[in-house]
Amino acid sequence: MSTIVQAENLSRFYGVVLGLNNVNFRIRRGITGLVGPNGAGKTTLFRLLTGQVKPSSGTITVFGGNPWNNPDVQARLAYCPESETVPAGLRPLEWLTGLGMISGLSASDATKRANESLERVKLAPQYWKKRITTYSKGMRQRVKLAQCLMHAPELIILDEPMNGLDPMGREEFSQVLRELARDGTSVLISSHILHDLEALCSDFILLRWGRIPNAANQEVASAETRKRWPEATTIRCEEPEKLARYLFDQHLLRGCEIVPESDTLHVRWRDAEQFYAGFDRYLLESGVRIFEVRSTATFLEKAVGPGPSLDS
Ligand SMILES: Nc1ncnc2c1ncn2[C@@H]1O[C@H](COP(=O)(O)OP(=O)(O)OP(=O)(O)O)[C@@H](O)[C@H]1O
Repeated sequence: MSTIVQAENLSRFYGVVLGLNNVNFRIRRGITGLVGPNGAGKTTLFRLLTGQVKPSSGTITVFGGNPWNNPDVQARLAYCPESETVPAGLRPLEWLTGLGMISGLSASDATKRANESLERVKLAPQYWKKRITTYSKGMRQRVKLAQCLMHAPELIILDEPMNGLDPMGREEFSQVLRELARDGTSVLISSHILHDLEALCSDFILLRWGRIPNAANQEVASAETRKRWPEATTIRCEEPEKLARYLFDQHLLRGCEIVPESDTLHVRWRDAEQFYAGFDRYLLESGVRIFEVRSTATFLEKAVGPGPSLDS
């Protein structure tokens, strides 16, 4: 896969405050996850990528060019910040059409492009002419993404686009991104929801205190080296002891811990592959009523390590 972004000895300081400190990385086509605790330097990296700030030292190239003050490079990018950017009183179809026209498209071309963008993000057409004020968080995120797609960028940069979405909403949003990547649009996405990112991304950049932690973590971050299934799982259920006994009898457990007051069982697998290959059968056969199954101790969590407020 070809490299679209390359950073060499890249640093950005804000006065004496360290934003990004001497990092080297490359981003290939596809979907890349950007992971790090608060203050790790993710937004700084986005600003450098999109040419909003200049490196203090080192270089960053995007599609082979320097993004700073370079409209040719910037035209090939789209940036979707974490904050709400779409005026709530507007309707998405007219909003996107208006933006297209401001950018120089004719009214009919702008409407066509707006339709295509809203279709791509799978926003149901009955909402296209409704006010964004009436939208759920997930629908607003889709409008933001549709706005990014209006100029058919080659790389979309998304800052925490899944914040506040429920698991179903996150999966649907992920599916939209997979389809974009399949059709040739690369994605760089930051998220604190690490297992979603693991399922979505083929590559990762791990940041911590403005640095990329170490060579070992970079190795962990490559998709080829990571394990497919989490080694640990948290299961909330009606009878955690009965479930633990059943899983033990199936020779699935390496270890477990029961938290009776929250009806929770923390499990470490002998062979996670074996459990996940037949998890529906195992859980049914156990005869225990299951409320929630959540993966824990993902490779990303281990790689990034505990941070000031790294949620998972
Ligand atoms: N404009 C600025 N002026 C001074 N310091 C800044 C500025 N922008 C960022 N910083 C500092 O640079 C460091 C990295 O911040 P950055 O916003 O890039 O991190 P982040 O990973 O995006 O954090 P978060 O997840 O909280 O958004 C922090 O210590 C931050 O305080």
